[in-house]
Amino acid sequence: MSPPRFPPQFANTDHRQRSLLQLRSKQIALEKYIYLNGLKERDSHLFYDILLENMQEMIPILYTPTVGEACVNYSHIWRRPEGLYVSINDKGRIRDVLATWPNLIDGRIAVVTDGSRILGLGDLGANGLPISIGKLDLYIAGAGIKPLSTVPICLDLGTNTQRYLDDPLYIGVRRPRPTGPEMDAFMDEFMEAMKEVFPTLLVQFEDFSTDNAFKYLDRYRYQYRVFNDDIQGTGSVILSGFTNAARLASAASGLPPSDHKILFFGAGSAGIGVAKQLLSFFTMSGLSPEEARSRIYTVDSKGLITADRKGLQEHKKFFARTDYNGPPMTDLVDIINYVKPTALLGLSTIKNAFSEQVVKAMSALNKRPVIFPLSNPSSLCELEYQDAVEWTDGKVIFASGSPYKPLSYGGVMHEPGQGNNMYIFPGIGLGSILCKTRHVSDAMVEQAAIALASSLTEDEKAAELVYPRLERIRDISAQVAIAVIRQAQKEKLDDNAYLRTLPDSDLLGLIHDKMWQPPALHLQSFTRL
Ligand SMILES: NC(=O)C1=CN([C@@H]2O[C@H](COP(=O)(O)OP(=O)(O)OC[C@H]3O[C@@H](n4cnc5c(N)ncnc54)[C@H](O)[C@@H]3O)[C@@H](O)[C@H]2O)C=CC1
Ligand SMILES: CC(=O)C(=O)O
Ligand SMILES: [Mg+2]
Repeated sequence: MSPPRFPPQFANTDHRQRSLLQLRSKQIALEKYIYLNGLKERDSHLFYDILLENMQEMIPILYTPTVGEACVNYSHIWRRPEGLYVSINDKGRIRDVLATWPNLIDGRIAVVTDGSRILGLGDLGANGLPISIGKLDLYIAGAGIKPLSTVPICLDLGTNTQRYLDDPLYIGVRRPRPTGPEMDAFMDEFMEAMKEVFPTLLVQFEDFSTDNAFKYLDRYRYQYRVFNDDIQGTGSVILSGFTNAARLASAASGLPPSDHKILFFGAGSAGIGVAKQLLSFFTMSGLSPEEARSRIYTVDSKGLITADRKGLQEHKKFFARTDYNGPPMTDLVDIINYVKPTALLGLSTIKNAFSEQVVKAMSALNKRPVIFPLSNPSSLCELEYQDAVEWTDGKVIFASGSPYKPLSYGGVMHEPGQGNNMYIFPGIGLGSILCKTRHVSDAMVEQAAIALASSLTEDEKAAELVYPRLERIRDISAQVAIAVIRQAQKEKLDDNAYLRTLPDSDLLGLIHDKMWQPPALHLQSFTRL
């Protein structure tokens, strides 16, 4: 049989259009995900080429919200190995398992999840791998990291989700999750083996359940080159968006920045990570650390978090209020009327928790209420954008974790922000890799937020955006990376002396030059005859 042959008049541009047509012909988001996944395998350059040109359309498929669906159903839609699974049964030989990865010497960035809290969807076990792949696609598209240098990893440690244990197609280990010393011993061996096998690689921890997220960040952050995206990346991106939102709100109300008050609905790794990072909004506005802390209130499933609550988890203690001694306050409208916040941030995983009464209570207190429903995916978002605009008569300053489309209200177009760590981790990773930082320090994360906040163009400011438009993500990542590199240099954490010799303009040029681009399209799947 003769080999397959292109039609003689075949043109690459047509092929791009053809792929987009095929993508757009799919009506179901998960089918679009499966199509793109297959395209990446057949012709990865074509895949990244159309991704770079169509970010607004494709990122919501490869990342939140659709990646959530891909994870939930991963054992059923699985087609081929596409990442590195490290199993609890590999304990004792993790180094050998890692060493099977084909592009060992290229490895620069790994996103590692244990699948225990994927977005707000809970314990998905080994089905969590697509979150690592989706985050790494954002590194490639958003920061120009070379595809071959990315390592998606899922730790297959078992799952406590019974429906997966009962599913004959489940691809992971069928056992309950390890806890305590068994989990610690696995993680210690894993991190040590990573350092040995990929000596220059940065590890991004992703979607570990809250206790382990805090625990392993604390345990390894000064020992290895590692950061936690949900705690630090989210903290940084929301510090940035909140800074811009507070400026807009203060312009309407005349309130000084230091007088803002933030109410967090949800006090997990993301809620507390963001709350801690937002302390610096207040200290940068002139408050003492203690005064800054007093500006933040946290709420969990049992209501306003107070210090007198029995059995309070460790991570909730820092923001627990000591100035409220009444009966437990559980109703969100009551809490809002008591606290009188200028901003309400949702990291609770509770869909529609910000009801009309809640939004109207915020509106009654503020000329321009800041409301950020940040839970992912969209199916768990605390507030729909349309409701937010209508219930505040267009006054809301809004950012959500998953994307919403702009809408027209009162004859004016309103554009929502996307408060998602995707604006920050590509730049933190890129900067850390380039300057070969030994650790990712708190100040590096803070500088990343400041760089992102100041990256808005005049046009974006005029549109009252709190985050830049997604199309500019490579420029944004470059600016974030410079801030990260300069801070690492200041703290003497860097190990690339050459970058120290460059002024910012040359460093920016170097970063852009190093960004990977898909090569001029060539069609990989067939031989052109
Ligand atoms: N926008 C972004 O960039 C990011 C968003 N997230 C989202 O944040 C959400 C939370 O993530 P984690 O903190 O890791 O999860 P988690 O499960 O540790 O935290 C959830 C928190 O919400 C609270 N909560 C649950 N039900 C509640 C209720 N009925 N009323 C009030 N509070 C309630 C819980 O007590 C807990 O404090 C997820 O949906 C995740 O996708 C996480 C990281 C980044
Ligand atoms: C965005 C993200 O990291 C999360 O929802 O977990
Ligand atoms: Mg996450």
